[in-house]
Amino acid sequence: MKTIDELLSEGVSGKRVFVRADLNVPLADGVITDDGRIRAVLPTVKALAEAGAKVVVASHLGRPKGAPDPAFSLLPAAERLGELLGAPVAFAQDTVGPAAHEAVDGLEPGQVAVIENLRFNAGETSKDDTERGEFADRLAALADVYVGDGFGAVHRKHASVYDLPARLPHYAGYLIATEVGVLKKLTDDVKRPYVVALGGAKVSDKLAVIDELLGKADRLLVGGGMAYTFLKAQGHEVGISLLQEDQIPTVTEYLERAAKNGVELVLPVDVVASTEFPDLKTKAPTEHVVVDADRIPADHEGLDIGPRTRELYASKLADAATVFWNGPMGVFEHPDYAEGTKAVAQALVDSDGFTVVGGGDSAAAVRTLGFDESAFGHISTGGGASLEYLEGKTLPGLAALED
Ligand SMILES: Nc1ncnc2c1ncn2[C@@H]1O[C@H](COP(=O)(O)OP(=O)(O)O)[C@@H](O)[C@H]1O
Ligand SMILES: O=C(OP(=O)(O)O)[C@H](O)COP(=O)(O)O
Repeated sequence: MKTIDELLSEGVSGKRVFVRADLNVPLADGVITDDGRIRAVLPTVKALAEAGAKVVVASHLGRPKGAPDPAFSLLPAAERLGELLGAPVAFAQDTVGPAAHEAVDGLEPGQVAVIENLRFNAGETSKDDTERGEFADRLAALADVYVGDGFGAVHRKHASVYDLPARLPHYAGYLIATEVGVLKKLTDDVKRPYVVALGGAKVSDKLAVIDELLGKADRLLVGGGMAYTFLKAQGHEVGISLLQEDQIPTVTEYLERAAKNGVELVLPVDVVASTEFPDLKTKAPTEHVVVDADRIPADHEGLDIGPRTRELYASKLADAATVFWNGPMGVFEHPDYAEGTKAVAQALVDSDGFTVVGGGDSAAAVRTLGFDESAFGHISTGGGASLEYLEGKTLPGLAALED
């Protein structure tokens, strides 16, 4: 894999360099609540700009449906990037159309432009190679060189991640190099006990990862939205909690295999539940109850792990030599459901082991809940990406940078 340092030594002055970043930051009412992912790509953008490149930054944000949707505009991220760089950043209101070309054509060496959300175009995420390729061709027309630095999206076989680097000279940015360097430590020679904690809301994506983790981790702690499919598989009612009904047979097999392999698969023993999802904007106090995990009322949804589970998980993390954690334990954005995530974060802070937190929301949770980033071994910008890396999978966005 060629790195950005090689590109810089070859010279980039006056060249249009396309930086595929992951600026998929959490937003509340259009305001960025955590800018960690923007900060993470700064070294790459700065180095290129200082070397006189015309820097074209691109990213997805959220999961719009292949068409423009103002709720998912990258404009707030572009503005924040400008503030962090301390320099104006041009923003194009389309991705590969006239506005993008105008913004890129208007760049002087050392200047930066951000193009609109890549996922406003259906070609970005298409499963059809031709459709993706056509979109990649249009992206390629905006640049002379490609730098991959969106670590959080390298597990996606998307046009800007996978197809575009095949069309341009390509290099890995500083963030990707750092992330891969740290995660390698968890695959090459992991110190045991190795404990993995999984939560969050992208349940269908991340359940598959457990298949591989059952052969690698000593202990697996399951919380967040992921827990309820397991509880249901054990025969418990989960009310209106997040549930991946079609995955119940898979999860049942995981439970059996964990028992057979001697892997501790630990599930919540109690949960904090409510009849409605909290308002994350007003953060108005909610009615909620703590119930045993096998007693979730039919009209309630589990929104956090309960106090006994917090203690249990902290005890299961206490002797870990290595911890990987992805996915908040509850809806941490609301104070009524943040305690589970806080407890797991605190257990990592207290740990003497090597601790890695991965994922856009998990990293944001750690910071917004007031933890000091330096108390963790590594905070990765990618959740799904780091999990799939740990699985040993070939990640499309890394493979594309290889040759
Ligand atoms: N029990 C739950 N029910 C619904 N959503 C949940 C639950 N627990 C956590 N979440 C949500 O999961 C989201 C983060 O999930 P995910 O994107 O998978 O994590 P990451 O970005 O760290 O990889 C948060 O916005 C949080 O509110
Ligand atoms: O937020 C992300 O992943 P993560 O939640 O697993 O950290 C990445 O930006 C990828 O987004 P996607 O899961 O919509 O492809």
